[in-house]
Amino acid sequence: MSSQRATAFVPGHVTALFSAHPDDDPAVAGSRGAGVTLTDGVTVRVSAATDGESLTGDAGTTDAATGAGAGETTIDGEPGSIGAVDDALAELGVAADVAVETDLPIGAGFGVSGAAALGTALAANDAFDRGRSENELVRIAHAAEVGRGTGLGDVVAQARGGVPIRLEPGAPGVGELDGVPAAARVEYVTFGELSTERVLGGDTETLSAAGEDALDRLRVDPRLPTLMDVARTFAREADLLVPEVAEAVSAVESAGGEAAMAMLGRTVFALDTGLSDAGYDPEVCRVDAAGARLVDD
Ligand SMILES: Nc1ncnc2c1ncn2[C@@H]1O[C@H](COP(=O)(O)OP(=O)(O)OP(=O)(O)O)[C@@H](O)[C@H]1O
Ligand SMILES: CC(C)(CO)[C@@H](O)C(=O)[O-]
Repeated sequence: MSSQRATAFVPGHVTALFSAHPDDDPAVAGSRGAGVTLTDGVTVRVSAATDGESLTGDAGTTDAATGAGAGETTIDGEPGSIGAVDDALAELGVAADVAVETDLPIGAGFGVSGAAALGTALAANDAFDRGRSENELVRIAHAAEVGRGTGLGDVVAQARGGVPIRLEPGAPGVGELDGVPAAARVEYVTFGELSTERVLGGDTETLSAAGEDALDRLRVDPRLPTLMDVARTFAREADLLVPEVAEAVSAVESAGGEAAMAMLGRTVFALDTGLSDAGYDPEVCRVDAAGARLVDD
């Protein structure tokens, strides 16, 4: 018996360094790299599509050819659309309304689209009793996100929580994860968006070489200060650093703190009180310990 509504929480994820590994098979495509998952994240409420037209039977499912994925998506209460969310619903053969709520900015390096897709997969599976395992749902969300070109490694990182290291790219069963064992306060300031689709759609050779070097250095010393240090080098060598982020990173370093750029956004994140100490007025959260999960409504 399905409840036809469910809610999931998925942490935000800032990528500190990465290399891109495209592949025709979206489960094989992904990124290697490392980042930090955040207690600030995305809450996704999935419920039966209000138009009701495309619902069939108790499970509220449809034939994918006759309207799976129908329903409305809202983002913070406003009608909107996230391609990876639509694709995750279609893959599950579910017609549903999806309410995405987040305090994080979209397109600024927090992996909101991946979180929305993963939250949708977890909640839709529960609401409509689709009977998929966690790995299967992560695979569906990863493929949706990669297929839309809005991310490569956020979904697998968000499923894990903590400070994920993506040793090998790809969905569960293909990729391989490790992590930096750490808990920390995290501060961040956003100056604006950077188009993930544009960066990933361009030449990623230099960026990926820098990402591989940075990952090698982190694996030798998997500690948070090293993560921040190699992230700063990566942003410079990958030619992704934007002036306002560079200025903030320098200001935090001058004040004795640790900061780096969040990929891919005009966003700086810092450990502990790094940005406050440098005179900024940041958002404050922590490293998320649990990863993506279903929550009570
Ligand atoms: N207000 C909005 N601003 C930006 N994108 C939006 C907005 N509303 C919906 N979208 C959709 O959300 C997705 C944003 O994906 P994108 O990868 O750019 O951002 P992100 O996942 O938040 O960040 P990042 O990949 O940089 O970590 C796209 O599919 C876009 O079409
Ligand atoms: C490509 C990316 C930096 C976009 O946010 C992220 O998905 C990642 O680290 O793979």
